[in-house]
Amino acid sequence: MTAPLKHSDPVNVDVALGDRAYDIVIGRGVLASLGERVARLRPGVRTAIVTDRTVAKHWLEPTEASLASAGIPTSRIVVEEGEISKTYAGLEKVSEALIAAKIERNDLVIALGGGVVGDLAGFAAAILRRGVDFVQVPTSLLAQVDSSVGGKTGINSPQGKNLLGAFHQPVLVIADTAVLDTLSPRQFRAGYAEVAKYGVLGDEAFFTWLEKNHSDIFKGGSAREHAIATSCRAKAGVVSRDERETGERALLNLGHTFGHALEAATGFSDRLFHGEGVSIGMTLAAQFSAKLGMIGEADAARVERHLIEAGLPTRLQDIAGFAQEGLADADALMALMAQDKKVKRGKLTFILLEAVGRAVIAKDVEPAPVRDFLKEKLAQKA
Ligand SMILES: NC(=O)c1ccc[n+]([C@@H]2O[C@H](COP(=O)([O-])OP(=O)(O)OC[C@H]3O[C@@H](n4cnc5c(N)ncnc54)[C@H](O)[C@@H]3O)[C@@H](O)[C@H]2O)c1
Ligand SMILES: O=C(O)C(=O)C[C@@H](O)[C@H](O)[C@H](O)COP(=O)(O)O
Ligand SMILES: [Zn+2]
Repeated sequence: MTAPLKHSDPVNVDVALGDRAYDIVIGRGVLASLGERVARLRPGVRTAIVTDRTVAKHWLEPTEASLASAGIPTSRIVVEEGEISKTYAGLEKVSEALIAAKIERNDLVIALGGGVVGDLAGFAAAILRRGVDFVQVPTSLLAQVDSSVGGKTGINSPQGKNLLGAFHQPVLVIADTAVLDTLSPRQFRAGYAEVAKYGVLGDEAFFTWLEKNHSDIFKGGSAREHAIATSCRAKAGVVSRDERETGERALLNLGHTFGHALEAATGFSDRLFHGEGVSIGMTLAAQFSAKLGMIGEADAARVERHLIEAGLPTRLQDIAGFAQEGLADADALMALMAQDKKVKRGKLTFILLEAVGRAVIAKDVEPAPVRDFLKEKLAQKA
């Protein structure tokens, strides 16, 4: 485990994808360098910034100012915050606005926001005039450690998460850790689930470091930058080896088969943010691995304990409104999981654990033990 970096050192992580390689620039204050970096990358470019209302309030002006200071023309497209925008309607709004702004093939779309804006704007860029490049300026912890990197873009269908989309890599990622200071504590915690995911799936030393230092990440400073850079390095490595998820990349889906089904079951609403679904899903994946005898109960308990310490939900009963409204039953959750993109010839694929820090891809998982496991979990007392 390398020593945490000093606050003031911006870090560059390279996503090595040949002629589509790009930099992730991480550090406090790096948003101010956006204009200069874009001008260097694309002299003479015009841009459209896609953002949401909350992010616009805090960060649109500094973003526009940086681009203006480099002489880059901008227009702005502001959507509603939350999953409500990661929809057909949201895509239509952004696409029509990009066309109205006359964004041409050589121009750039700039996604300024969390994972919702990144996925939505990235997908709109992927299909606009059959493909316009885009820059990610992630403003949530989740977006800085995960969604801004790797080129998965898309929207939800009422039938499931991210069911429409494209692989479309950004040409640059600017992750300014100072913008996280305006993020709500609940959203910060939700993003932290994806940070913990990198430890659980492939880096036991990082997980141990997180167990000791997670509260410093929430406070800010060098621990936050270290956690973001470590997560981005992990994701960049996987993506550069398996861009289109034909193998290893599926490991990044740890906790998501359960998590996405829970997000769909709660209507992609504020009852359960994506990161919270990942936290519950990752706990379930660890417990299911223990049930299959792949890890010990103590390992599963270790994963859950850390997520609880970070303030995250880990049980189905933790989902808002569970006591009043309940949740889909086990069969309904199984039906939602059947739409998972890892399903092959109707058979479920799960990411399970062989150890804390070592995830594996389990193909052809029989539905019966999963259904029984879910029934057990749904029956637990609140
Ligand atoms: N493409 C990928 O690889 C990938 C990876 C992980 C998650 N995702 C997707 O990302 C989405 C979740 O992303 P998210 O958690 O960032 O949600 P989000 O984009 O909805 O942002 C969370 C909330 O925080 C607000 N916000 C964002 N940055 C802020 C800031 N700096 N200050 C104040 N408020 C701020 C937003 O307005 C929003 O209300 C999900 O749709 C998920 O499917 C995609
Ligand atoms: O980048 C990936 O690959 C991931 O799986 C990262 C996940 O955190 C992310 O939520 C992703 O959008 C899920 O992908 P999906 O293919 O299951 O929609
Ligand atoms: Zn995720």
